[in-house]
Amino acid sequence: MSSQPEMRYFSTRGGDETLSFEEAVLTGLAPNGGLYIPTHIPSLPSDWQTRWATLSFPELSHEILSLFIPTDIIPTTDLKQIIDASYSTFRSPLVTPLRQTGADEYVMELWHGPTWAFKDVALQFLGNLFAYFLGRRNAAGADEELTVVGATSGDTGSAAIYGLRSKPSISIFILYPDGRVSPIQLAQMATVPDSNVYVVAVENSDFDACQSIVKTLFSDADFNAKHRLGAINSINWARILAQIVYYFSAYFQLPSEKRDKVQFVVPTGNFGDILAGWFAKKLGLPMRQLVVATNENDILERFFRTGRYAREDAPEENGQAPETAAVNGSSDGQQATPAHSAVKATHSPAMDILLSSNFERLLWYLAHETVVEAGESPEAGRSKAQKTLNDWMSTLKRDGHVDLGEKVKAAAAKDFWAERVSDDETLAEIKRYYQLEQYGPYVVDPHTAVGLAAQARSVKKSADSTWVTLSTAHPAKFSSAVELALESSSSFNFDRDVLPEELRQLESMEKRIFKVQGEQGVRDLIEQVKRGEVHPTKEHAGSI
Ligand SMILES: Cc1ncc(COP(=O)(O)O)c(C=O)c1O
Ligand SMILES: N[C@@H](CCOP(=O)(O)O)C(=O)O
Repeated sequence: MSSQPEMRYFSTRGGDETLSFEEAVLTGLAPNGGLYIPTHIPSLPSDWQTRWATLSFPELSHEILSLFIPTDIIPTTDLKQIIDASYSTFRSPLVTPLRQTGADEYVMELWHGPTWAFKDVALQFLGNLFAYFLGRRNAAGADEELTVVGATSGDTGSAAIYGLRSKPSISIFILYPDGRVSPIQLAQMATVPDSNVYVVAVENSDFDACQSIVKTLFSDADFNAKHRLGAINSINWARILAQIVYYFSAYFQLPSEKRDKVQFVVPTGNFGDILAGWFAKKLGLPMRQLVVATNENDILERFFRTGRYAREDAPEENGQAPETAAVNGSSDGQQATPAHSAVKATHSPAMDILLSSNFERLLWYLAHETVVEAGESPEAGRSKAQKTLNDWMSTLKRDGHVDLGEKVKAAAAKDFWAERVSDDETLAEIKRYYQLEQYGPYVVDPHTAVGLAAQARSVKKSADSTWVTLSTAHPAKFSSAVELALESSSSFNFDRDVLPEELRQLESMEKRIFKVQGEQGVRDLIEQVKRGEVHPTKEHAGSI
């Protein structure tokens, strides 16, 4: 392999400082509110298409991850061990197998890990990575503890808990919007008995509010330093990195004549999964475009169509920006604890997100591309892009919307297009896949159905492509939408046809949650736990 420049990471929002992979992973979110991105996109080895074609998923993962993780940060044997341990928990030997659903149509099943959702692919790895870094530091005489604080709309929470449960020197607080996750998602989180796990219901909130609380705590230098916060959401670069691997895996699983014309369709919320696909493309994985599939929370679809990034689609009145229903502001243009939520509750609740964290990473690259095209060198362009991004984020925070302009929209359109899928279409798609003749019946979850409905529309726009839609969760996690879609199919029985025994058992197990109000409630809980006044036992937590 040709020698590459040293890989470091810097914040999308400015500052000359660069961090090592270890520092970027342990810091999670940059102190200035930005997200870490690599100093350069590495080159693939010239023989990757032949040499990687027969590798197992862990072997492929090692090849790709080591492009971003120097061996002085994690030696080769250690990285291999971390990766092997992370994927030994998966039920499929392929880890992320493809299933054919049409002549040129495939679904990549990403839910063969411990919590039956795609988040396991990255969070099994991130849990082992945190444990490795902390173990190494503490063995060398440090006395470090990590307080992981994350937000979930249902799937990240359980995958993070399963990735971090019982890991030494780590406690984990998962915030979810009370009443807005499915019963099985809640049971997966709240039945984990380990003493380092705290499941926190934030009352009167939505995912954006929970995510905003997390970011506000990270940006509070005193609180962050006192508790050494760690991030498990896709703001953490390691999440994106681990997800790049399955795009390569899908490529190699396809028949060779279909590989180079692949289009990936990605059910999208926080923009992490599809951003991983975009990094795969930038690395050099042949693909056409990436299709952003959103539910009725369609801020991204509106951006790709109009170039305007606007939290709400409401017309402005009297020159006023649309109401963002704010109570507490935060550093990133998001708002905490909405009095009434702009985020719609849909049949694909894990994607009920308006302000997608990872979109900021893409925006930095788009800003960078436009300044470089205007004549700046890539190096000088870096700080210009950071400044532009800061301006955009400030405008978004102030006005609730920002116009990114035709150039940025055109730059984005080279790699993406977007489709918005309604709730009715989502249910119809679940039904259609159940009724597939040659390749069915196939029961899909509502998030996958959003992707498949977007794929069905996209097929008409791009002839002769190979379609791979990412299946992001197992249907058992979303019984109400699946049962609603298939209630008229007399042959269908959810318990018999869909529900795995392991998830069925959760119903009868003891569950523990902590209910809190807003950011202050989260702060108080963490402080009380750290002072030893509260334990994750049923006496302190509410039972449900
Ligand atoms: C089942 C499911 N599908 C899709 C998504 C959207 O993925 P991303 O947030 O990476 O865009 C999520 C949550 O993030 C999810 O849990
Ligand atoms: N859909 C997610 C929301 C959090 O996204 P993340 O990928 O940034 O962790 C969930 O299920 O929690």
